[in-house]
Amino acid sequence: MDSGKQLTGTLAVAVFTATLGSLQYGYSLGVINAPQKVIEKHYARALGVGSERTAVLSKNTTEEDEEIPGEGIHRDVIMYWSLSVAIFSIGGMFSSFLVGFVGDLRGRVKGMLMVNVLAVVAGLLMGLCRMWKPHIMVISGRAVMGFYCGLTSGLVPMYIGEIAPKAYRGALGTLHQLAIVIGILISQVIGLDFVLGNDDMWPLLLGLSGAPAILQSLLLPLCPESPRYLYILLGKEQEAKESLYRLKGAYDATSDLEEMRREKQQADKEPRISILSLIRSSVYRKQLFVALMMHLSQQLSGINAIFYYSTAIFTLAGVAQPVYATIGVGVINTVFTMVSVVLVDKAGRRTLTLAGLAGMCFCAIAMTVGLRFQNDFSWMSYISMSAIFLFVSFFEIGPGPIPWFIVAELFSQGPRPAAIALAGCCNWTSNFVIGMTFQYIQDWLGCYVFILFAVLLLGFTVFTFLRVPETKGKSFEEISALFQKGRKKQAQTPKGNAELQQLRTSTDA
Ligand SMILES: OC[C@H]1O[C@](O)(CO)[C@@H](O)[C@@H]1O
Repeated sequence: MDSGKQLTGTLAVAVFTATLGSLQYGYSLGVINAPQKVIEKHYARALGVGSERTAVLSKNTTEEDEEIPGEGIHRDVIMYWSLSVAIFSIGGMFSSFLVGFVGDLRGRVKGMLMVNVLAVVAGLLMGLCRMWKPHIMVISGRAVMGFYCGLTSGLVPMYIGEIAPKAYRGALGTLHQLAIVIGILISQVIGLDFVLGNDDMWPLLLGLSGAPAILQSLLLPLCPESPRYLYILLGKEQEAKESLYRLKGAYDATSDLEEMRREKQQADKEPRISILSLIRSSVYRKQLFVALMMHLSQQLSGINAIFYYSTAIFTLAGVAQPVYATIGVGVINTVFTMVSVVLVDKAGRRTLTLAGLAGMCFCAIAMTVGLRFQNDFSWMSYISMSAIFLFVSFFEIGPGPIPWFIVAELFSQGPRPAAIALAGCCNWTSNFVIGMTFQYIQDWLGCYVFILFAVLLLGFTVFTFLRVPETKGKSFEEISALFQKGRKKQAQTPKGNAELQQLRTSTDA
């Protein structure tokens, strides 16, 4: 009989199917960048205004006041364009709160299946945008797609974290990020103007973001439900056992069942914990702080400043074909996420996060030096470019993939859905804030803008060193015990007892 540590075909199908949702998230993140000019032109046409200064002037001189000076784009076009970009994150910010509810309603697999309706609707709205007002159709489609991605960015790591054998939990968890970065890369390549990023094909380019949902809907019925959901939440031991056998092959499931039994006993004492009670509770404060800080460090590292503005940064650094350099960033991004898949269960989450954050901090300083002196020494632009590539590599080694799956590792079954929802919301909100403010911060700090991220990265490195424990190869019980030290005493105090009691009565997750 096998040890239960082997990777079976069913497990591979289940993980592949789940990560189709992550692929869609990555595609939607990246797809909007390359065809900006083309889409703006169509918005302008639909709005009856010019997208070029000359066009506006020749049409109606009174509209000149409505233009952004020096840019030649009508104010309304800019407004609708910015909304098309930003509404995606706003959708995600809201829906990430619902991850626990959707995951617990009918289970992880049915949850992923249900929300696919959103992705298909979003894809249709964008793909058919020329049939009505394209700006309204695209904005609606992006809002629905953002809402879908907020759910999927929580459901996928939750499902994978619960079905993965302990020995591969990190590698399989990292596949969520790998699918995100592959999605970004695909969108960069097919967004090139000679592929789909042109006047005729751009609605198809946007509409395709819903396509993986169709494939995923066909495959999800083949995926076993999470044994932890079946056993710990629903108390269905036999079904959980069958699910374990499907995922792990013929093996002795005694120790897995025993571990789930103990987790169930624990979960029965503290039924589903709501988001609000999780925030208020001092019982889970340490775990929650670590989870939120890890998501903040992912976004406040400045990674999306690089992604959203890399073409502009490469232009500044004097690169002749900045679009291809940006695709180069996408390739490096993908390669180093693959490196992380291989390393994460050997080197550990803590080590890789520390190495990644410290490396990014160093690169942010190098980028600043490069940008500051590029007019004095032409070779400085090579420093900035190398620093960008290295920055992205360090990100994907640890700070990119690890926060997504470590939240599922840090919490036991009771508070897990609420914790994933909060961490997801923190990620989406900080992503949105960076997207909205980076341009202004750049205007304010000029070539010193990455010093800000260097300082933040240093802070996150110190935090990780002091507070983030290693979770590699540990059972959920053992991980939870890491945070219990010093809490046992507290639970015995009247305040600690009262709080546990209050958590037990809270069921509105
Ligand atoms: O690969 C970079 C991408 O990864 C994410 O952090 C998600 O994990 C995105 O916000 C970012 O665009």
